[in-house]
Amino acid sequence: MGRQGQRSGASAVHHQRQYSENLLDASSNGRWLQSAGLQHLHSSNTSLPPLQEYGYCGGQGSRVHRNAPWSFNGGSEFLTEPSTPPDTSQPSSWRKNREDPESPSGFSPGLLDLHSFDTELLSETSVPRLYDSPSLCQAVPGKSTDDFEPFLANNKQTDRIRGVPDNNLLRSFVADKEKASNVAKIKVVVRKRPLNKKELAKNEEDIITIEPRSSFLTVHETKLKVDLTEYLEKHEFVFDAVLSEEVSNDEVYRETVEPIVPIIFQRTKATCFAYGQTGSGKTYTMKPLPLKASQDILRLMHHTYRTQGFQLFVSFFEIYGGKLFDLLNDRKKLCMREDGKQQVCIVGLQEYKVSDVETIKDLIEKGNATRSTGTTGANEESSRSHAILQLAIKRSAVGSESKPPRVVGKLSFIDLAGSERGADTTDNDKQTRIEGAEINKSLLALKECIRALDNDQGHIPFRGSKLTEVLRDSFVGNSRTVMISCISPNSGSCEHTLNTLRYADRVKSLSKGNNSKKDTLASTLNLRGSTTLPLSSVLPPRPTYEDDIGDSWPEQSDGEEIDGSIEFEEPEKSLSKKNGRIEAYNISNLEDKARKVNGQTKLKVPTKFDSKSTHSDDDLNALLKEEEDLVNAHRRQVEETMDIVKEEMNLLVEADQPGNPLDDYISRLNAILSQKAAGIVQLQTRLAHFQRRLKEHNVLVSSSGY
Ligand SMILES: Nc1ncnc2c1ncn2[C@@H]1O[C@H](COP(=O)(O)OP(=O)(O)OP(=O)(O)O)[C@@H](O)[C@H]1O
Repeated sequence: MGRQGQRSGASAVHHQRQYSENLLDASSNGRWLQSAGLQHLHSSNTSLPPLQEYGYCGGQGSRVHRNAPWSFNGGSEFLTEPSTPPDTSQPSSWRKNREDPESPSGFSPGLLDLHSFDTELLSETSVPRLYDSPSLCQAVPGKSTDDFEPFLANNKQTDRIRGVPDNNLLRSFVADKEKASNVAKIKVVVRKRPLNKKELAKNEEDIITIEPRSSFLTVHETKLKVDLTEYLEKHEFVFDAVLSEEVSNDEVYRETVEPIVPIIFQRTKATCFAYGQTGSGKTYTMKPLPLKASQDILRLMHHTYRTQGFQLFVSFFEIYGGKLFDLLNDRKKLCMREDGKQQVCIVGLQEYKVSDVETIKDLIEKGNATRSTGTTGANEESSRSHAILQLAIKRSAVGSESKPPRVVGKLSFIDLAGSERGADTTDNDKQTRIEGAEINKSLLALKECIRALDNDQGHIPFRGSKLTEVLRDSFVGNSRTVMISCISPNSGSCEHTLNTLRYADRVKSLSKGNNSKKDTLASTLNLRGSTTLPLSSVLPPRPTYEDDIGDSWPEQSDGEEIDGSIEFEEPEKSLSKKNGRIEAYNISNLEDKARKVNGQTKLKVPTKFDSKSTHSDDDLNALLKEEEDLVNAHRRQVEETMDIVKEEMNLLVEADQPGNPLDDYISRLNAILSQKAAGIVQLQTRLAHFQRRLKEHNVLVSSSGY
């Protein structure tokens, strides 16, 4: 029985009801399933078992996994086993090994999923329903953008044969499009684990109550008044879904990953990850997901898309101490590079082409056995690295079958290392504490990326950590993310739990996109680099500050007369600089053009001399504007960094004892701050320089009589 019931009469001093803006109704399950075309699964009376419960039959229809075959749609191609029923009858107490039969022994250690979707691509393509019958799926296959035209043509033909009018096909196509575009960019799900033996032995209370099948969750925090009497503070939260300790891993999969599996065939990158305190159940939650997803992917590949030539590749690596190691290749050290298109490549990473679930299972187990683990105060077998398992769908272009296949979509599962506060690490050794600091840093960076992603910001701060750098291509475009926040129910974890829930809530509540426009320019000008479109490919490069620092201004063409005034074309110079600068200047170039179109910079200067002089002036104005933008961008960076540092400091402050090994880390953060501050001073000096020059030019222009 939940604590809420027991304490309903207690004074609720503080209410913290936090609503996720994506909440549409009391049952987010329905919404998500609906958005993925799986709404029929939401009903408890559904006649179809969940997808992951089908034994997968290989491409030839010859493979059967597990016993208890179940015939689907009258066909022999699908066989399944009975589903794991939701364990709703059990009391809310610790039940070791009560979970679905695959875990923990049947699957390798857990993985956190970060799934992202590309709605642009989705909107162009049909998203098949996982439960479509094979014949239906074949008749209406989803296709990637490349195949869009033939896809429609093929389906028209098929539907004619089946006697379905063409407009029905189109209608369902449009419906699928709508569903796909309705998928939220970020889905935040909370999972509560049961009390464990240790907690029960200590008579710890379960302080989390969850309304059955709802998205509401309450944390009952015990607090002390000044007179030392206890009182309860209630913190209420609402998320896209809240999963109680009764919920099985099968249900977690259905709620989180299953709806997004079909979309990765539509050139979508999806990422799913679990976040939470050490020992809160991240690994337990993530463990079965990749295998279940692989099962579904293979089913789609071998049935729905069997003629499409899709291939599935698996890779598995970890990030430990800021370095990458291949978990499927004896922990070989890997390095990460960016190619010309700013795509992150992990050089040397082994990718395995797979076509059956057993092979994937073996690979996952192998990788997990190789993973770095350690012991923390809260978890004896704590994940000390971020493990990233990627399922990539690839395909060779038509006519280029001999060439390596190209990635169509990707599903990344990330089993994050446990987040912990400094206080948890006091009984740990130096190594563990340094690991903890590194882990916290990457988790903060991850949060920043998710926020930027959901706000449609032009700049995603993926360089904040190795983790986010590696995930860069999952953050760009209209990607989608599923975050599973894992929480421990015991009173001793209350503060952690509240932190986790606030983190989750922040990720969700910042999804308003209010500041996207405002942020885009500043972000694009970010000196650290950004994921913005390569504007240099669209616009001619402009001279950089360094190139223009001399007094000789390049010759420019005469302006074109419009409405009696002279409108000058932007000079097209070919001085190229580093990406950041070129992008910055190009942005200004765009802005200048926009201003000119609005007539704001039209100057009535009839003579050649005046024209040139004014043009110089105009350039100077443009440069000045650029410098201002740079300073603003830089200032923004510093503010962001300060936010991160402040949060980090808060995390570390409790561990701040004499000789603390984390002191180094704090100094490093301070050094970053000073560096940023120095950068601002430098830019301000440059700005002042330009302002002086502008003034001189103004004097020159006015003294010439105009
Ligand atoms: N929902 C659950 N039902 C039953 N047991 C669970 C559940 N969640 C977690 N556990 C158990 O709790 C223990 C800790 O879980 P787990 O290792 O998944 O935590 P974690 O968050 O991954 O920790 P770390 O971050 O330190 O790696 C494990 O023994 C696991 O089996």
